[in-house]
Amino acid sequence: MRSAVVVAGGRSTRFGDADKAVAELAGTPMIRRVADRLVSTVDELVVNCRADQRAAIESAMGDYPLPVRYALDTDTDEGPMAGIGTGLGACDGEYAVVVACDMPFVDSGVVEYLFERAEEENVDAAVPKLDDGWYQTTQAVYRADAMAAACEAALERGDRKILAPLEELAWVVVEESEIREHGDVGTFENVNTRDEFEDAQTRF
Ligand SMILES: Nc1nc2c(ncn2[C@@H]2O[C@H](COP(=O)(O)OP(=O)(O)OP(=O)(O)O)[C@@H](O)[C@H]2O)c(=O)[nH]1
Repeated sequence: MRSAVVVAGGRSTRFGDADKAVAELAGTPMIRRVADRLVSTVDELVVNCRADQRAAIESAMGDYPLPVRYALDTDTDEGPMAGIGTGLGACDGEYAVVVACDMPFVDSGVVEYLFERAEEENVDAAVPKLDDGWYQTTQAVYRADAMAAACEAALERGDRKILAPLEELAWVVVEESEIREHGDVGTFENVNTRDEFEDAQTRF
């Protein structure tokens, strides 16, 4: 069994007054667009968000075809890594893909490849690294229980860095060239501002 975690507990400060997770992107809430692209590769979906976001997100998820569960932040505003850990802690699958709620172009071919790398190499994570040097930890596959525990341990020692939990795990780096062989590198595009949102909207 495979799980997906959509991380949505951020404050969307660059976006303005609204929560970008549920903003209607070409007629469909952005989080729903992300979730829809994961249906073919996973068996269940976990949404990580704050309690005050839940009703709007539940309504955005509407008639989603897979089981959806909510992993609510107990401590809010602890950053993306805390959200990843909370979401992964609620997964039933051994492996889970984590995707940020603002990545509406997520490519199922890339997600499938990340699962295969993690499963076949029996590692705790498969994390893409682009040619610009950035690790894409908010679109990566993790062994759910190991990464959840590592996130908790990192937070306990006061380290909120996104790569901190990986220090104690066995993981593989997936290079941009390998990503390109399995899908579109635009999979990592994320929408932060209104301008980026308007621009993304024209591409659906
Ligand atoms: N649970 C949780 N998720 C977070 C937190 N901060 C960011 N995220 C999520 O991590 C992902 C990447 O974060 P950003 O793109 O910076 O989103 P954001 O923090 O809402 O936006 P800005 O306020 O504009 O930085 C998004 O899916 C966010 O929802 C947090 O404190 N807690």
